[in-house]
Amino acid sequence: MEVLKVDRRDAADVLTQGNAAIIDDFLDAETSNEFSRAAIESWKRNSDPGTGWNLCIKSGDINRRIPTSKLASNENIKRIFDACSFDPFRYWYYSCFASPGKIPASHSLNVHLIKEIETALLKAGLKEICDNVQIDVGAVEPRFSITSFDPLSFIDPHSDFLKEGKGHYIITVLYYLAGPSDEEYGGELVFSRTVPAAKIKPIQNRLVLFRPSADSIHHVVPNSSSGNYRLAFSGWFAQP
Ligand SMILES: O=C(O)CCC(=O)C(=O)O
Ligand SMILES: [Fe+2]
Repeated sequence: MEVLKVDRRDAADVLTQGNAAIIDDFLDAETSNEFSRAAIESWKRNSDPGTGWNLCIKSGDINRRIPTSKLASNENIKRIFDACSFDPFRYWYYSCFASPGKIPASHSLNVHLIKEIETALLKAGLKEICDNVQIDVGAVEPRFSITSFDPLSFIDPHSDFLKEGKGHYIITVLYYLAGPSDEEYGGELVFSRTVPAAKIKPIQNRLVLFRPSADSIHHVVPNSSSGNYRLAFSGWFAQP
């Protein structure tokens, strides 16, 4: 697998060849700034009840989503989490889910924002890219959220590839809303199977697409900067 920086009209070819596509400046600057601002505002209020923000952790027997409004202190959770360091696939990040059907009013703003970003991406060329790789966006299930990575956050290497069948992911869509400004702070998305490993900076208005396969192994480096947000619209179109 290769990771290629391309123009949106070449993205479908890149995906068809089993590679990942990076497309910068995907939305117009004004729309991108608006989404970025809204996501930052939402994350700043993540400790308010009912905002939809959860801490998602997996480590050993722990596999939980904890509403951030209920997190008194990360320290205790971190101790339990670290005790399970033998697990080869662990993660610690924050996610704001769109869960249609059971949305408290206070959370509907985020659900709305997630849908708005999905719609804007499709209109700006994602629909055409999907058409060109024979993905019918009208027939797939969008499973998107907004994620946040703080200095404790990371995701171990994984592929996003699930066995064919009901519910598997047919394309991964990552659209960065905000990222650490400085190289030294981390937060990169890394594809480790490429030679050399491809390190993708989470730059605002950057879209990353790939079709999950056994080869698409990637991980997220901790964002060591507490002063910089690392926010992404993140998820998949899945086979319903
Ligand atoms: O945020 C990213 O850059 C990647 C996230 C990811 O790999 C995932 O959620 O599966
Ligand atoms: Fe992933």
